Amino acid sequence: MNCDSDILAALAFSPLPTILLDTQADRIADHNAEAAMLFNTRLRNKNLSPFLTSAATEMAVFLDAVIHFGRYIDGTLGFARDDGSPLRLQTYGTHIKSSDKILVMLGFLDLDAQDRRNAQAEQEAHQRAGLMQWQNIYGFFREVEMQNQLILNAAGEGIYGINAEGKATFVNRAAQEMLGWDAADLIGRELHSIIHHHHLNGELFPSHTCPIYKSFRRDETVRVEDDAFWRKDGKPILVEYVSTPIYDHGVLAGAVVIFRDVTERKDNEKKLRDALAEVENLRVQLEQENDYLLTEIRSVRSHTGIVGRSPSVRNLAAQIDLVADTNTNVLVTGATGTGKSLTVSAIHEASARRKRPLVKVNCSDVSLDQLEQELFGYRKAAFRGATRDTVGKLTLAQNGTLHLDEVSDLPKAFQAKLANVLQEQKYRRLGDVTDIPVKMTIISTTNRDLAAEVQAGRFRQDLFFELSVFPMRCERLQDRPEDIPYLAKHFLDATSRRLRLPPTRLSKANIEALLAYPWPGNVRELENVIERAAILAQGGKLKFEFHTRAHDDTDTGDAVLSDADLRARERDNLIRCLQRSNGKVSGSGGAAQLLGLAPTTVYSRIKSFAITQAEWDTV
Ligand SMILES: Nc1ncnc2c1ncn2[C@@H]1O[C@H](COP(=O)(O)OP(=O)(O)OP(=O)(O)O)[C@@H](O)[C@H]1O
Repeated sequence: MNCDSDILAALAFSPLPTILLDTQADRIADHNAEAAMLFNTRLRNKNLSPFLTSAATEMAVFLDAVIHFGRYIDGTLGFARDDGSPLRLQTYGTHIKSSDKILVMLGFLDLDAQDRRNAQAEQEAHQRAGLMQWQNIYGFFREVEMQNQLILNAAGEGIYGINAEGKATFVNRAAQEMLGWDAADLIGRELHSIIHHHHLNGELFPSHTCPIYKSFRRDETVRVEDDAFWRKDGKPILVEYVSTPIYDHGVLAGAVVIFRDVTERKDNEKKLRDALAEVENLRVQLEQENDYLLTEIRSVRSHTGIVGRSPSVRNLAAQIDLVADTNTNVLVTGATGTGKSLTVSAIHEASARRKRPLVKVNCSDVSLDQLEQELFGYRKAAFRGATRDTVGKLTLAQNGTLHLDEVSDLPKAFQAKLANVLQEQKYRRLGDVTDIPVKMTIISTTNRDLAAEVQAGRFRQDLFFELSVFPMRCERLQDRPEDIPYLAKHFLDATSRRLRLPPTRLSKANIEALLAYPWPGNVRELENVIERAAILAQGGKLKFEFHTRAHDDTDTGDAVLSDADLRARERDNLIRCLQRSNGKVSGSGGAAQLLGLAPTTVYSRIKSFAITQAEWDTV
């Protein structure tokens, strides 16, 4: 290379620190800026040897090689900076042809700097590779998140997330549809106060009692099957949900709630439960109706028809036909055994209600509690001993007939309740919360003068009016003797048929004997006398046994007895009867059988005549 302007340009533009060395003078003829920076000083016109740490001979050998080969490289020559600090250099020598001087261009590669550059490049490459990897991971997670979003949104269950403060972090599509809220309306807001603020019954639902918050506090998954969330339109939906707390590096991050709208299912469940309860109720009712009807059929065996030709029986039959066409409440009065219960059956059978039950309630000698339970029925656990739901007789008699027997004996407290039921036209089972409408006809019977009972203050007037819309009367048998032969024949035939006895006929003398007797027990007594005589006769002659003497020696003959006299005689008779039965009232040999009366009637008479044990227990 010629030492001219080309050389100087090459020197200036060389990327390496480069010097131009006059070898013979050991003088640096020129250098570029990089060389000054490398040696940390300006080098022009300075000797090279102060910067050389290798032996001068090594440098001489190197320069010879450069001059000889034109170019030479060495990595072993040592140099130092101006301040003496060593440099690790690779030296590139180029011989520059010159006419008068031996010039050599020395370029230096700073090996330390190169190492540093390499290390940095390596680090940068490493960082670049890390960034790429991070971008890949980021992309992967974005992908996963997108897929998760797709899955969350495709799920049929409502899913939402809340952070540890209870604020919504995400709400999937199903949840938005079920709740009527957009996710944008909910994200970042406290969800409990928006969708879970009240219980279904309208009570406030404080967040500290909310199971979702509990799942936070107790670090447990909570499952709730019966709760309500509130929609944007203010309507509740019944939900079941699972709340699972979520943790981020061991720190509570919030919870994920997965819920399902079970409104329809709960609705159907309730309908099913109601239907099953209804079926069960009907089953019990039917069972009880059946039981009741069986006993009724047994007890009304003889109520096949009303026998008799007397004007009062004809009148009774006409009234039965008349009243049977209506649903009017009827009051049948008359002495014991005159056919009041038979009349009730006849009205029921002739009415449109005949396919529904005729339900009898005995109102005498029963407590208020018993009557309430019997008529109204009760729910299980309404009181001690109420072990199952029971329908009352008012329910059994729905659309049928309710027979209140011995109605005058109803306890006063119950009269008030019954009057109320009839006025309100509804009642309630004991322990129940719903009312049942009353739709039935009530036929009451009594052997007392109910109007007189009202006068005496023993019977409520309002109830009397309710029950006696259509009053009827069964006359005493002694006031319609023309019926006696018909009735006697009717009972004789019926008994013979029923007990398969040889046929027996009533003689004229028999009829006369029957007509001569006063029949204090009325038709029931006649029925008993005939039945007993038929059994004893066994197809032979009928012989009657009367319990009260027809013609007593002490009788007053033709004298007319006052009502007080009659009652006194009736009382004496009852005491005698109790003496004979030794105080026994019902069953065989009891006072009721001897008198031809129902045991309940005998009990109520003992009570009304105020007969004490001392009076009959003479032993
Ligand atoms: N006219 C009649 N025809 C046929 N049987 C009758 C007649 N009257 C009453 N009987 C019969 O006499 C008996 C007593 O009648 P029932 O029980 O109806 O009287 P009651 O007035 O209701 O008596 P109590 O007040 O004591 O309850 C029954 O067996 C009934 O069938």
